[in-house]
Amino acid sequence: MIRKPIFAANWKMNKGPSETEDFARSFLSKVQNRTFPCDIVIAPPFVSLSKAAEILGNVSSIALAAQNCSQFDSGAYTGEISAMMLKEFFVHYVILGHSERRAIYGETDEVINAKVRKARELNLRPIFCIGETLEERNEGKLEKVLRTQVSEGLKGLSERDLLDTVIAYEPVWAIGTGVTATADQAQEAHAFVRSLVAEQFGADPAAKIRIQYGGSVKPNNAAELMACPDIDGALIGGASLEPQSFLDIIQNGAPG
Ligand SMILES: O=C(CO)COP(=O)(O)O
Repeated sequence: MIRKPIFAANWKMNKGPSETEDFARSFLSKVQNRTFPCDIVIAPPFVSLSKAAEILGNVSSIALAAQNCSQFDSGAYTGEISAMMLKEFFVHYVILGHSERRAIYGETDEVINAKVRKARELNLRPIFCIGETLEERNEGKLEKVLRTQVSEGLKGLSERDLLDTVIAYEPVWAIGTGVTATADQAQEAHAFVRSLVAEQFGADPAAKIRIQYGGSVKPNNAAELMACPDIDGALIGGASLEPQSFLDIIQNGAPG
């Protein structure tokens, strides 16, 4: 297998420490002593990372992610969390450039690129999110939007850093709406994103980089989406909040 699939739970602003503990204990009871043909990642809110690390930190099949980090090292940035701080919580991945950060908090491609670079400097693996709005898709701007997001967001990365990055293609119109991209739509966008990576970094890294799909992934659509040749796992919001539902997506999407 050239690319190991990666299934990541993005809990967004859900589950404080006590709910995280309940999830983690339940999920652990279902997965312990099992091996999976994929990487499993859980991204709780910052304040729940410590609890998640306490319960899941030593489980080799599971890694923790943060949902954001600062582009700065330290200092007068009220409300921010640095990449360095995250490392104390056994965090290995960080979600960056999510459409909610772009749309609600005004994060630009430039800021996201600075965060991606900072994460790599600290040896965290970015889960770098891209995706078009429905309006952009309907206006025929899909390729233009993805081209800008990829070229600006990944600017200046070395090949090594690129290969430690995961791209998540999340069409904004599919996030939290229950409307998924069809397998054909998703595959087409993923193949295009891979071609953009090839233009920017070369064919070899493009063949190796993992590109996840995100947007209303559920247990009943995971198999069809994950069967597409350029889809290497999923970034899951709502359906990752229940341990069994998250596990069903993993099992249906990465049978083995
Ligand atoms: O934004 C997402 C994951 O980052 C997708 O969310 P949903 O799975 O709830 O659509």
